[in-house]
Amino acid sequence: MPTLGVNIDHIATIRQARRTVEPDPVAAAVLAELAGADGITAHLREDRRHIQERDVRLLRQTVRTHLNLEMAATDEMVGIALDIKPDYVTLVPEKREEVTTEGGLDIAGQIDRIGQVVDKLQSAGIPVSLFIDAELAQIEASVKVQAKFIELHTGQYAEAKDETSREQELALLSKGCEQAINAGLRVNAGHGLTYWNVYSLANLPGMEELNIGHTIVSRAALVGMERAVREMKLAMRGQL
Ligand SMILES: CC(=O)[C@@H](O)[C@H](O)COP(=O)(O)O
Ligand SMILES: NCC(=O)COP(=O)(O)O
Repeated sequence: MPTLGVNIDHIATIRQARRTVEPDPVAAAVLAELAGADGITAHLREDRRHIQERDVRLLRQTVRTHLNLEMAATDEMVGIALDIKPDYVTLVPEKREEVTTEGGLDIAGQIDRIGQVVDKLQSAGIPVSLFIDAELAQIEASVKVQAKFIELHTGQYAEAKDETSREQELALLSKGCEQAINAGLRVNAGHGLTYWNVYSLANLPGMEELNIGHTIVSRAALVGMERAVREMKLAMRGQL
């Protein structure tokens, strides 16, 4: 059974709606860990639409499980990661105009750049995960740049319009997971997972961690963070 990384971006989305101080994503991370989160994920975006640098610095001091910093492969973000030293970094694509992440990072098309960033971070003792689509070319490129992990982008699985499409996307993720593990990579997954679609992902052999945020924060807005996290752990085991 994979571990659960709780992404607290959208606690900060609520705060930034008024540019105020509440709700605090740092407090949300404490509650998530008390409820059984195995890790905390935060996406420090270039446009700072939700998580702020202050949040990441405080999370570094308060997270007791492990801190996964999601970030673009920019010099600015590399500098911040080297200073704060999260437990691991996940490199993700970013477009200012996107509502949310729209796909995996293209490693194959920018091997040299991503390789430099991976080397700089891993030389400083920060393991790197690459957020990619379940495509062999991207998996092979992730091996080439010597990343420790990949995180399979589950958006197309999550957004599938019918059961047939969902099964097809799950089969692609399953094959990608197997290919990655056979290539020596550790495998996480995330994006768009919910209480209703998480079970199949959680049962892919070799899946190490699921990073889940929006659905947990959505439920937490109604029933509280601790119950939302506990229920996600149950949903991953098919017990909800
Ligand atoms: C990479 C990914 O799928 C998410 O973790 C990412 O954080 C999405 O960005 P928003 O949280 O800004 O939607
Ligand atoms: N990398 C995926 C993540 O951290 C959370 O994505 P979502 O559950 O908010 O879509």
